Amino acid sequence: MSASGLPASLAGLPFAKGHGTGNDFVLIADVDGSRNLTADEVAAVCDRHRGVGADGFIRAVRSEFVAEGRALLETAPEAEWFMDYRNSDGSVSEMCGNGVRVFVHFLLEEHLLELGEGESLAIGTRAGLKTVSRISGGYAVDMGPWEFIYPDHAAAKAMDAVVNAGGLEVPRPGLSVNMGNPHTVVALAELSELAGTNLTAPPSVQPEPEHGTNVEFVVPAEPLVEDGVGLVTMRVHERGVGETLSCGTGACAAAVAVRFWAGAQAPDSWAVTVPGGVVGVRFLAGPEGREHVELSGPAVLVARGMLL
Ligand SMILES: N[C@@H](CCC[C@H](N)C(=O)O)C(=O)O
Repeated sequence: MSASGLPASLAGLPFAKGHGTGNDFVLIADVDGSRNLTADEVAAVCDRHRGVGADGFIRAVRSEFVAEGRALLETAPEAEWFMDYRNSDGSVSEMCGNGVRVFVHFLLEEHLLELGEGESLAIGTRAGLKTVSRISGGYAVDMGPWEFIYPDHAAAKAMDAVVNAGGLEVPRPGLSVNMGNPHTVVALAELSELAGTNLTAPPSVQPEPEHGTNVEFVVPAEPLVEDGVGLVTMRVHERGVGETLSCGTGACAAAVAVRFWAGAQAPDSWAVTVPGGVVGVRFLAGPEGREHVELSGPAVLVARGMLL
């Protein structure tokens, strides 16, 4: 332990702090794969009282130095960079939608990458390759195809889980969606009910996906569609973190679920309002014939520093 209270192994490590719609991250550049932090080190850095404080920790590492990255390089040699994403408790997650935008922005600001507006690049993640495009005001990410976690139940009943949280009078039905990482989406009728839901403790989810789940509570707007865009308001309790101001994969799962519930007339473009802002979600035909989800939103860096 160093005098700062952080693990001595971290002293001198340069970092940046950034966020996407208030979902905040500590980022480091680990060009040669030599700074792989332990779960305890990540949790110490992300501690909001004794560390830098963040919802998640992102290590930008060249794909060749990570086993999952090397596997991706076999079919996508252009995927030079890998996003090693951890939740604030140190646990590993497959994917982070806000994080991957901030990740690319960080690489640009660190001069490790060049990407003009309108240009795209492939990023390696534990949920496979993600194509990130620089657009006006931020980044758009092809998140790949969405899936139901329990396809038979979901297709038949439109609900496949029972969810409870503080502040709800009765448990609610949920729909389990895989966006590379697991999500359970719960519809509420009123914004006042959404505001009254207590997310200081993890919601209970039955059955819970094998590796846990992120839980999104959503209120579809009335009317649902304005100028061809579907409107949803959402709060999220993230696996390995707690309530956050935004969750990109969660916004995609929310749009998947509300569009599914709305049926054939539902649009392909969505605006998802979260406590930290608004992100865009679009459904597009993927090259392999499956439907893909595109997430768009801002990414900013707010600080650079060095751990003591
Ligand atoms: N905030 C992220 C999701 C981060 C990972 C999540 N907590 C998990 O454990 O799957 C996002 O923007 O997608």
